[in-house]
Amino acid sequence: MTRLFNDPAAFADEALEGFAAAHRGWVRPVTGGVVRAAGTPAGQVAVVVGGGSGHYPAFSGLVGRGLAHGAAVGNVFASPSAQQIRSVARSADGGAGVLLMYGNYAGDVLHFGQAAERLAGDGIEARTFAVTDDISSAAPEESAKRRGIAGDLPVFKAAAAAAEEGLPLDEVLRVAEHANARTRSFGIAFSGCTLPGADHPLFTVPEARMAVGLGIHGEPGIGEESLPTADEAARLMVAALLRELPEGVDTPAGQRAAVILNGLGSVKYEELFVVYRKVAALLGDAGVDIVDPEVGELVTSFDMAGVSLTLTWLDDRLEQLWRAPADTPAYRKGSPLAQEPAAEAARYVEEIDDTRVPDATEESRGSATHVLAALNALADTVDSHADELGRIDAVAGDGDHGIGMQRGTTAALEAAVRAHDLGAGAGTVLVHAGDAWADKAGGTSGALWGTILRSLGTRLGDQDAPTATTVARGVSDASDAVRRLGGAEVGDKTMVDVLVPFADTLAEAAGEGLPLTESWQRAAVTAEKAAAATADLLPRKGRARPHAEKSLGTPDAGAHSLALITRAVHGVLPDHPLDQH
Ligand SMILES: Nc1ncnc2c1ncn2[C@@H]1O[C@H](COP(=O)(O)OP(=O)(O)O)[C@@H](O)[C@H]1O
Ligand SMILES: O=C(COP(=O)(O)O)[C@@H](O)CO
Repeated sequence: MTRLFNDPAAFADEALEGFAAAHRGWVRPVTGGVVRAAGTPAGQVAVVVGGGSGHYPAFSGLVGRGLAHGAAVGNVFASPSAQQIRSVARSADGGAGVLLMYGNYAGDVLHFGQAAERLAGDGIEARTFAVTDDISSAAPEESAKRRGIAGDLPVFKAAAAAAEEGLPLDEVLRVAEHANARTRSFGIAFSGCTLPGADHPLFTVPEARMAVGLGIHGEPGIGEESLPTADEAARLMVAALLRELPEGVDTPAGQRAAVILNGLGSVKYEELFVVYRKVAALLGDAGVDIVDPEVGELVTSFDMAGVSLTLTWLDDRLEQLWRAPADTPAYRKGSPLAQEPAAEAARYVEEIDDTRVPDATEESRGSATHVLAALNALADTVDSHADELGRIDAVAGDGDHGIGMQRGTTAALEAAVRAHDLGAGAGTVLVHAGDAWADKAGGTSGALWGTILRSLGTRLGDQDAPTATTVARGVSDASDAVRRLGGAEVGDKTMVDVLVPFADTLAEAAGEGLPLTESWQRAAVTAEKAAAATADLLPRKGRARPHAEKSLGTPDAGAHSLALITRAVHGVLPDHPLDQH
């Protein structure tokens, strides 16, 4: 249970503010996260890590010498937005490029990827790297699909130590790849976390049972067993990791390994030590030489009761990087590093410029009023279904779909009202709304909905009043853009299963000459049926994929919210002037 909070929606920002105030010697707040107080030494590659809040000390607590140069911090369990990441990276850049590092989650992959592209546009070389250490989240032959959990730390640290040595960007990236290829984790849990403001945990484990193979967002495990003793828990985790040795490690005997026994939130340190006692003995029996073990909370999930074990199989180079000193708020190692004087670098502030809008015709400004009504209806329906969306998402995802959509629609509506007040046309109102959604919500749905509104707005433009045909084309553009960005196709159990038939039906009806309201009505019915039909699908993309069978019988959260939105928007579409062809 998270007991101490103010407005749940402000939790992540307030936590970051307090963290920065408590660690002024190490970090400096910038828009989107924190960077080292002393800045990045000139000519050094900057390692910028990041992810959602709720995982402290990941990610802000890992900023400091020998580790990250900056951290982009998203909302609770949602990736930071591309805009936040770009801002942190620009502040951290020391002139030698930036390596963006994160766990392998759909939202992180989308936003860090977009940030890298924008940084290239700013003239800053950037590379991305997603950590994939959790062996329970995909089979070995699909290891690139695995998510990142406590293995974040050794992989971030290896790359950052290489950057500290002055290596160039592509070599730092190669170190990250090498460390990741030799890092494996496995976790168990006894109860789920409760997000700030929620009145029930994301998941529960029956009394005297244990979930096996879970992640760091309360995703359900891949199996369930009787509650183990501490020694049995150690045996289970060690056995799982020794069964899957990385390439180049034929047998554990004679190997060296960095070992992390990670507490996920409410397992006490003494309990961890009891488990570690057996972990160390078992690894010793297997002939593994343990190097600088860590026992404690390194990547958490609020108050989740669980532990994970991580092994990084060391060679000489990785051992040198693992042993290198570090000095961050949450992770210190080796002899104290001389304090660097804090640089008074300019605090880089990157905000969307929403104070100016392009010229628009009277007609388009009139249509912008209808766009506002549609965004209002969208926000209302998301608000009234937020709990339901969270519940659906919790079945096989991380339970934050309702919260994320609320954050996005609220920001979108505010931006739309501002643009409208400045005299924007329909297209610009949608583009501003989309950018604000992506920036403020982060997460997978933030990136995708930002793209949807931006695509639609770009097609509508600010000159002519939208017609059924232009709206249908805009929705088709949005559907293509979402597929391009997220890489999902129909049948993968995502919002694409609704967006594609919705766009196709709308185009078909508009092509038959039906007015917009009728075309939309036909497409909304298709969307509702398509959303319901996702209940029978097995997920192949996104967070739900590792728990495929658990989601059978439940529709996809993003598909369901899209269908709700198409229905709500239909209710406010005008008969005129949008009905003209
Ligand atoms: N690759 C993808 N392409 C399109 N939609 C996706 C993709 N991955 C996930 N989704 C959609 O995103 C929804 C989850 O959104 P959100 O709650 O923001 O996710 P997360 O918490 O994983 O960032 C899913 O229900 C699904 O509809
Ligand atoms: O969950 C996180 C980010 O992934 P999403 O796909 O946006 O949910 C975050 O907590 C870990 O980075």
